[in-house]
Amino acid sequence: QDIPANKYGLKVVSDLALYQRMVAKDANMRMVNLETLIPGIKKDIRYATANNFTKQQLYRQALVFLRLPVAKALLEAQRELNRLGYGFKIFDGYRPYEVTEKMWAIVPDDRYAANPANGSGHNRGAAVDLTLIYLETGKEVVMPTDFDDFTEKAYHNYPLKDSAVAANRGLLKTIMEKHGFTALETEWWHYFFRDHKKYPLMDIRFEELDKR
Ligand SMILES: C[C@@H](N)C(=O)N[C@H](C)C(=O)O
Ligand SMILES: [Zn+2]
Repeated sequence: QDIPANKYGLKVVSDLALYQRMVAKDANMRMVNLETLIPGIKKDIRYATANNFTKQQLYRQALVFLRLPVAKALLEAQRELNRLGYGFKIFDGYRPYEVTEKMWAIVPDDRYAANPANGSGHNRGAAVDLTLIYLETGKEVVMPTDFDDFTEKAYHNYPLKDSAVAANRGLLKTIMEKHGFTALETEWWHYFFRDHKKYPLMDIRFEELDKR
């Protein structure tokens, strides 16, 4: 498929018809609304509110889309977590490219936000931001920092005095790695799915993807 290049020379799919043709050719390209695969999955989509580091509402809908194989891997990981008494809470999945541009304008530091000249794993529907909750109470486990805390305390190698918090961070990493995800060293909440670069960057809004 011929994907047009943007001002950085990056191929970004911004046309719904093109995306649909790609899905028709390869079902693994489909962006799945996570709730259809994991009904009741807990979410805290701060980018659909002004309560995020940009202080702007970036999404009109509090939805999570991921490519089909990524969503399926997350379902398997969630099943395993459930057996241990935990579940996931999702902060973000697929993120339209235009949102990455807005984030970069505020935090131009690629330890914490993707440079639009490269694009983000989120723009590919192949990265997810998430934490753990206790199944019984629905409450989040204590992690080293809040989501999108752009300090060294959010690094995986940050030495933690509290062994329970270290165990929580470690459990999330162990489960995610077992199911095909790789951690971002500077953000405990961010995971890439395997071969994420094989999924093209996209700039299509949730409203378009969610049309039946
Ligand atoms: C902004 C933060 N939640 C995040 O996802 N950062 C990575 C580096 C990204 O933008 O891809
Ligand atoms: Zn992320």
